[in-house]
Amino acid sequence: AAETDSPTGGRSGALTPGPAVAGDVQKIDVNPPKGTRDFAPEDMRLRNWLFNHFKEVSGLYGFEEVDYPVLESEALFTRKAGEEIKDQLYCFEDRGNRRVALRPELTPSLARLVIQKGKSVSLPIKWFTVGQCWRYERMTRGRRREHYQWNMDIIGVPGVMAEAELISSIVTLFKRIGITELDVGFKVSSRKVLQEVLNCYSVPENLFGKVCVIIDKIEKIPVDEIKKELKAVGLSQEAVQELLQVLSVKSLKELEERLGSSGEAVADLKQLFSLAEKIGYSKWLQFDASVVRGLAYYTGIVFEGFDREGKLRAICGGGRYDHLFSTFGADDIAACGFGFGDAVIVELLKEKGLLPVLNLQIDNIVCALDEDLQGCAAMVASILREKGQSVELVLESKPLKWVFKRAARINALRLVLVGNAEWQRGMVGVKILSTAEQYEVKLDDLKINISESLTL
Ligand SMILES: CC(=O)Nc1cnc2ccccc2c1
Repeated sequence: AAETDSPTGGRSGALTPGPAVAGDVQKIDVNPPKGTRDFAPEDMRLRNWLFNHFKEVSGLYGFEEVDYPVLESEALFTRKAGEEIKDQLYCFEDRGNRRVALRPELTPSLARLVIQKGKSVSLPIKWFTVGQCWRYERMTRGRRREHYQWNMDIIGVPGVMAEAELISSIVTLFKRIGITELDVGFKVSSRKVLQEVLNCYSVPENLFGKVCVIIDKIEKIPVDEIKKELKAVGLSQEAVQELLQVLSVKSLKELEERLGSSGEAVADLKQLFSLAEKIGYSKWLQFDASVVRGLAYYTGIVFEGFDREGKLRAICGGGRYDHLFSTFGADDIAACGFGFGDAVIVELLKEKGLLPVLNLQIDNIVCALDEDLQGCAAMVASILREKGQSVELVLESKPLKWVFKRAARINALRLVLVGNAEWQRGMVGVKILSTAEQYEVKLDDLKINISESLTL
């Protein structure tokens, strides 16, 4: 159905577009496209605060930053496993008649670049990025159509030390922003659990992805619907029953009793929990057989970060995907990674009262007291800037009252006044705005050691 929004998208905005203005120019809709956001300065400060933590943690773990185009060939995402991410692909045909898509996730781009780099990159590859991802949803659900994801991936390490390192990096991030294991936890399982059950019922490999995608909906749609969909892809009644039972297993011990201790699923999970113990974040983890995640390509350990109050959607999620590369026609290579969105975490920080107070901070506001001293004021500004001091230069002649108001709004530390009398004596006036103490500084001092004489 066509989008049925009012002409102005029916949303609030600074200016509610009214009748056409001068001539026939129609006033534009000042809101961003449906499902997308602007980042005004205060929003951008919070985003930069969060993304800087992402980048600093990535650096602590020795990951290198990479980036890819937001626009990718549609073929990268046309997996046939019934995933929601595929149904909501923001895809179109470009002017060159190419099928393209705004990326809904970052992992396929990573795989593409790893394959492109081939033998020229040494293993293990440890890459991270923070990138905008897109989906096209009927706005009836009013959900966002874009968000930013922090992704970390380790390529070329088959053992669960890789997953242990990835989860450790997320724990580090949480700690840095004030989140503790009392606020969030990680549900951990392995898709090898499903694999081992399906093997018992000789279900063909190619159905694995589809089955996982269906099972991932276990908490979103009625279990009868799950059963119906599983049978529709060809699973027997017994296989369906066994699958649903194994998903309700409550502990690793019980899982071992059910699957035996020789399987890889139990071995991987036991090793991961023991590593978590040694690294010191086992309080953050819990085994939960019902975690499968909704991406078809996971093959082993899967995990998701959740809020213990159960109010929010998953904060982050990830796992091992050892066969993604062969779906792109390349040799398979062991791989695992996670995605961490920029939306749910902010909701959690709000809930916990942990949003940081981030105010604009400027070292100096410089103002000429007379019209003909504008040039001198600009010179003072460049002296200060050359010394690495931030300067708000008042660009028009304004009454002092206006300058003080502006200084307060931009949170300036110092007011530097360029006045005729002082200038004649080679001086400028300086007022420390926090203490209102004021004094005169020789222009030469400004030139020579401004930072010392003016540093608080
Ligand atoms: C909570 C939220 O904004 N989720 C979200 C928003 N936009 C997306 C866009 C693409 C893929 C996943 C997405 C997920």
